[in-house]
Amino acid sequence: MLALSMPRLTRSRALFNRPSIHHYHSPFPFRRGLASACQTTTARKHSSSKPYETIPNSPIRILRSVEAVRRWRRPHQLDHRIVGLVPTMGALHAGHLALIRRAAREAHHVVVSVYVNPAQFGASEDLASYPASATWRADCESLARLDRELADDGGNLGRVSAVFAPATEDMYPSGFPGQEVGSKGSFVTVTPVGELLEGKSRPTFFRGVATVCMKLFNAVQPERAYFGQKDVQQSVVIRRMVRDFLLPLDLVVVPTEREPDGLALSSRNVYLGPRRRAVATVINRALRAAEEQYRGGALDRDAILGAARAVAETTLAEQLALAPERRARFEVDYISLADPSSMEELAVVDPKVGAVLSGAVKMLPVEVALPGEDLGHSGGPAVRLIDNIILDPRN
Ligand SMILES: Nc1ncnc2c1ncn2[C@@H]1O[C@H](COP(=O)(O)OP(=O)(O)OP(=O)(O)O)[C@@H](O)[C@H]1O
Ligand SMILES: CC(C)(CO)[C@@H](O)C(=O)[O-]
Ligand code: BAL
Repeated sequence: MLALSMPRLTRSRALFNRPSIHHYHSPFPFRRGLASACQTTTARKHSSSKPYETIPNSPIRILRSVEAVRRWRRPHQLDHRIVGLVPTMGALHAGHLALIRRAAREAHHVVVSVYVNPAQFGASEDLASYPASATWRADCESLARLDRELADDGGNLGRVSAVFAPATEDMYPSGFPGQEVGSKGSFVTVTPVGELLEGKSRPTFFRGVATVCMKLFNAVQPERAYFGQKDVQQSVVIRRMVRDFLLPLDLVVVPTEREPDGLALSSRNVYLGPRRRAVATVINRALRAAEEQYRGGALDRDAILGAARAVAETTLAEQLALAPERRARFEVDYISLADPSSMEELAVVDPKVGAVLSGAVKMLPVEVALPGEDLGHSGGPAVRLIDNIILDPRN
């Protein structure tokens, strides 16, 4: 496919003039009630004059099956159009939109996949409460708004052409294999990188991510796929998978979008509530303190990570000194200084190569809630937050 992916870089608005009907059903089977409340023109679904389902007020196609995405894809392959895929699990925020904006600059057609992949959630993780189960309508509205913005910007090659929202029966045609470490089924595993750091704490996570990305790549057949720097280890795992399985696509990693106080945008931030949200900056502050050491000339692990640990310890001590109805506690899972292509821990940074500083903290549930306090989505369960900073090579 790479040989075919060198087309003329032409812009064509005409490509987006498609007949359409609009539907708003949730892609999530367990949200059928909400989904039907959101439908606008379901009755016309089988109208022969308007055979396409689109996001309302937009030309964006909604493709709900592998067969539908393949049918949509075929003519673009023949036309040598570049297709860029942005895989997401919905609950779209400005981080996702940054990926889509980047894809629109480099691809004639951007496909955004919205699929909450059960295989990457551990059996005791938050699959049931994952925010995207309630955001399909808002996600469609964000995509339609962004698409209008992209259309007005002459610097783009393409726009959002389709949202791919498959069902689990379609993505796992032999049956969903389960979320257990010992589950049997067809999986893609990428080791050792997938066993380190996030993989140590979430033993089925990268198996689930690599497996679903392989499926998404096979279904959509993009020339380019866009991932966020926020999930740095995920991008390293997928890059390794693309290389080792000879997949004909380019991976693009897009910088992390942050709140003004440094917190990386993340769908799971909605679980925090204001009290824990204020303390959640600890991970970014800790990593920035470590980065400062490197920028000041340090190469040694203890010197660099010591600064990050000091920030985490001070912040925790400050919180523990407060009354239970005021404080927010957290546990540091890891703070890592690793090689950028293997994610193996480093004792000393090679300044010609640089390194990845990364960390994960678990924000614990509040111990004592104040009357009427907003504890966050789903009552404020424990929330795992990750972040990272790239230490660029220096001469
Ligand atoms: N703040 C961000 N900046 C840039 N890209 C991001 C950001 N947050 C997520 N992404 C990227 O968006 C893609 C889809 O991520 P996903 O749907 O899991 O959202 P998320 O915010 O990372 O969710 P979660 O809170 O579950 O980790 C991934 O490639 C991810 O790295
Ligand atoms: C890449 C991904 C969409 C696969 O489900 C997910 O891990 C994510 O959203 O980062
Ligand atoms: N952004 C990665 C998806 C996950 O944590 O499940």
